[in-house]
Amino acid sequence: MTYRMAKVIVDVPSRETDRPFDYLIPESMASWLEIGSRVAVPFGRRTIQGFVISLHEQPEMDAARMKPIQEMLDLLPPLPQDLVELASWMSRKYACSMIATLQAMIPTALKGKTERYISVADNDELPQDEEGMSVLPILTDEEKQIVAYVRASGHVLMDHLSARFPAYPGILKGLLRRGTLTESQVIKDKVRKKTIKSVSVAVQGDEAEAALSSFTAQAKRQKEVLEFLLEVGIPISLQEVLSTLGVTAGTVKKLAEKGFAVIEDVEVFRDPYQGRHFKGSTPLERTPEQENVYRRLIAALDAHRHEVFLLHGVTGSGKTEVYLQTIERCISLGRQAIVLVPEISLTPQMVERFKGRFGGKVAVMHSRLSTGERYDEWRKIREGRVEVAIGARSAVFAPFQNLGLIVMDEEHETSYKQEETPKYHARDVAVRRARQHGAAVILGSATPSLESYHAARSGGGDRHEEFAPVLLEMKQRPSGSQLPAVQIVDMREELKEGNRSMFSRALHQGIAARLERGEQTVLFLNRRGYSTFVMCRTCGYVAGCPECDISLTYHQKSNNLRCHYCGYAEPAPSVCPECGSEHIRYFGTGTQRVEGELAKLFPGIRVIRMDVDTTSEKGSHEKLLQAFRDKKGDVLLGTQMVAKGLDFPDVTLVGVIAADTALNFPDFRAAEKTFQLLTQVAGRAGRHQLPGEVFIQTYMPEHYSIVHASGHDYTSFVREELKHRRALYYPPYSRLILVTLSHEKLPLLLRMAENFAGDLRAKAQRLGWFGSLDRLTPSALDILGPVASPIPRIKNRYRFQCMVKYRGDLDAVSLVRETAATTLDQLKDGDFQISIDVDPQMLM
Ligand SMILES: Nc1ncnc2c1ncn2[C@@H]1O[C@H](COP(=O)(O)OP(=O)(O)OP(=O)(O)O)[C@@H](O)[C@H]1O
Ligand SMILES: [Zn+2]
Ligand SMILES: [Zn+2]
Repeated sequence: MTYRMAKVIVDVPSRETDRPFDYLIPESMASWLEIGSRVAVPFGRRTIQGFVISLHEQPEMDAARMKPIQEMLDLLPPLPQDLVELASWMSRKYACSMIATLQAMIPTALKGKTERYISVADNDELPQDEEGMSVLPILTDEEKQIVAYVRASGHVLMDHLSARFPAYPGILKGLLRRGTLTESQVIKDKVRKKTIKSVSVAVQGDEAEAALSSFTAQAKRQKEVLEFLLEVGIPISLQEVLSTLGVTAGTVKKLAEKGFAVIEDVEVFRDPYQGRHFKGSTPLERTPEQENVYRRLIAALDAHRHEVFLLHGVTGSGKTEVYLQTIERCISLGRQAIVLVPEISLTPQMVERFKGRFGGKVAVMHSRLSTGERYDEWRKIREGRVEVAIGARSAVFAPFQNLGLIVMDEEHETSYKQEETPKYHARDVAVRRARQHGAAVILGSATPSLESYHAARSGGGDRHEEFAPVLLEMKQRPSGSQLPAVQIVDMREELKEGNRSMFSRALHQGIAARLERGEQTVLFLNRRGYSTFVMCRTCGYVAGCPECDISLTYHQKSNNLRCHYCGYAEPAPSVCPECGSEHIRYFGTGTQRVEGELAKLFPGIRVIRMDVDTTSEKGSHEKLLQAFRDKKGDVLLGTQMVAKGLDFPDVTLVGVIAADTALNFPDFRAAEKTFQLLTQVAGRAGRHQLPGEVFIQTYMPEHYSIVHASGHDYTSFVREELKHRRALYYPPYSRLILVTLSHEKLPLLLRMAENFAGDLRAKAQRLGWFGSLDRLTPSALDILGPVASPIPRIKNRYRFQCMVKYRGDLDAVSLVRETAATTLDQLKDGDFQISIDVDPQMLM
């Protein structure tokens, strides 16, 4: 079938252009273009980038009035068709533009001007059979001709290749799809491809014989090189020639000068884990609990059935081992797997476990990788060179063709929600994507989110849920080790007894005992509520940002004050700007203060501090953890980062400095987050032979989140928390949409916010969404606000918000989106903005 017209989503971020535009498909592109192809199209007077979202046989309007697609930017479309479908679902669900969702799915490297090159893929990157041998595809004569040409040229500019073989686009495409040839892109200024010097032989058959007999006795080494090259038959890295034969580069150069060999720069994949050795691992014998869970999981896989599982397993219960074995099954069925982990637990330890089990079949997608590295990892997935992708949130878009399984570890983590547009939640996207592929989903956690847990318990009967996971549980640790004993320490009592230190006496003694025994301690501090600010002790003045309504943060290194929202900076004052007092105090970050105190109390103590300051450099996070593992530190001190997934045998003490700092936040999830954190942190102690001990210091010792965390009692916590949620109709007993309106002029903004809320209310009224429907839900939809946002001003823009609370089976998103559009139209002012956050996680 030949297509003559394509619908294209153009890369213009405006409301007016958020729809497909029609373009003619030039003859030369007809057999190349696919849904998901990235193209350059004329738009107004410019040429811009766009994505093909559908193909049509006949133009819908007069072809003479339509413009043709100018250029095709990739050979294989960067987005397989299922992702294009997913994008349109996302744009509806999260009320954002189609182009924003499409852009979120492709690597940054593809966002610039590109040049495309074709080269022959390395053998070890070809698909492998069971014994690990490369499967050399059987080529037709035409294919051989192209491959030979490409091989001889090293890497060929695509335009050059298609000019040379104009009749073969289909064949070329097949070779790319099967991984015989590989496509790479040079993005001007953004990513430069990495090259190595490669040597290949330039003579064949009789010519080669003649060449071999032409060498004089002095040129013995050159002859050796030529013999070697003929034997190898494919281009080989210069380095390898030198090290194998023990010759110098000069020898090879001479050979090239004689025209017998060619030396050239060849592009290689960047491997962020190059040179790192991963200790191989084999599947462990499953415990009875693991066995039950595993059976249930592979039943879905084997049946090619879309099913969602919530794996609730206590810390250290062997969830990761279950993931590994289920993935292995998935791969053996010829399908691929995605593993999602929160960014901060994408530690070397985690990567090691997957690389150790699956070796080169794993691509890692990490935000700390360079643009080029990320692009190369992505390409391995797109070209079918790997079977497993592990990464943070956005790895849910890994362009696998035949997805069998998506694992989401620590499914309760808030970092799965993207806070910028598109404001998606990776959990919902994962479920949706798995459904498209008939794939299974495992949501794993020791402390599942209330939404997932409730959905599993109610079997999706609560009409707020989009899916109902099957609950699987693991309550024991395979090591037989017990969950550590947790003690709550009431800091009010400490103060009464005259202890003003941030360490209780119990924790103090605990650390001292560990130092003596050569064991290790993890100290945890909740980052929230501990920002560093400057306060005058005389008049109470707090340094704030002149553009945002938020206090400035003190940065010790540069000795200045900075705003985290707009980047404003000023030098730190030495006297109070209000009253002139010298008693102006800098409150260092929580971690810095704890570090200082530790040094005072335990002279000579070796503290490894892990926070935003010490981990800003690439790889520093890993280095610090490795140092701790090598026992170069007595104490690992940090924020959220130390709470996740770490598994160190000699850690026998965990201390939480102040457990309740987040409890007073105006966030209905405050108790849930506190419980999750405490449970995770407590799970770090005594995971191996040595028994563990945990101290939780708090000013609110009777708070249920703290009490139940200390008892490792998820079920009781959930029961109590659900009561609170139900009383206030918060999720999981409703769904939320947070609408934030902003403008520089306060009175105008206020009026527009009132208009918006009024309009929305009227529309909902007409649909009959107001008024009590049953006793449990007072109203199917409720609009709270407008009120000033918790941060009422950012970058000189005032902010007002409305919270829409609604019954999950209503399409409130469309209503809000429509209303926002009308409101924006009322004020034709580019400065006026309305942002819509569906299922918000951050209410600040
Ligand atoms: N079947 C098994 N037999 C023996 N040891 C096992 C088994 N399964 C897992 N383990 C070991 O138990 C420890 C904890 O397992 P794992 O890290 O998989 O648990 P987890 O539930 O993912 O932990 P967390 O949620 O705390 O990160 C690891 O050291 C792992 O090697
Ligand atoms: Zn003052
Ligand atoms: Zn600011």
